[in-house]
Amino acid sequence: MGILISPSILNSDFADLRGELAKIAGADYVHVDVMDNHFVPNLTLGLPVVEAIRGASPLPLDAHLMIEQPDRWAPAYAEAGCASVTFHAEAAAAPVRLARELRAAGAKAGIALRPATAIEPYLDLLAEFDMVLLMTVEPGFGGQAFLDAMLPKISRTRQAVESAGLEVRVQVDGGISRETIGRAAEAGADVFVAGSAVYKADDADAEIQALRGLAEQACGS
Ligand SMILES: O=C(CO)[C@H](O)[C@H](O)COP(=O)(O)O
Ligand SMILES: [Co+2]
Repeated sequence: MGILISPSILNSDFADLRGELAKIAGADYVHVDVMDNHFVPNLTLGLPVVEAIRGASPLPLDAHLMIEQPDRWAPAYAEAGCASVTFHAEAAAAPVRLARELRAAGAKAGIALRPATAIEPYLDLLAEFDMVLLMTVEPGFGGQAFLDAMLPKISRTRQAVESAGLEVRVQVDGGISRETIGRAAEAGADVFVAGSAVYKADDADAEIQALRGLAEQACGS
């Protein structure tokens, strides 16, 4: 299905979001980290800012909801025009019902797992989702080190998707850089969130293309 790069604006300059969004014009998505200070110990932004970002960038939005009660809040992100809405399995009361609601609202539905959450209970439900987001750091902050211990989970998820004949994306989020993206791609990830790697680079767009090239090289596409 091809490699997708989804830069996270978490560590960008929030005082100049329009300028920060313009730097990543060559990306496939804008990854927007919504944190509520309950599901994770950090507070970022919510619907009004997501709506503003949608108006300020032509790129599709990839919303990563690190919030309690996603069953109650996630559909509004689909209605606000996010192309993809991902909620955490640990927080959702009824993940299948919520995924169906997101799809009915016209968004792709993603399910995210913290590093310590196993993928196995969700393997029979893969057809209900467009994407599985495997966290490769503890959610809450940018700039953390990639957890190599997540590589087998990425492989098991990819194998399950393939053996079921599904077209479910496997997204990795946290610590993705030139140093780590190849390992994640080899393991089977095909959507890569990169925050600090992109926004710390002198040329964000060149960094996106470098990451894309390394991922393509690693998975032979
Ligand atoms: O979901 C996240 C944190 O919870 C962010 O998307 C992620 O950490 C991106 O930042 P970086 O590439 O710097 O790790
Ligand atoms: Co994220």
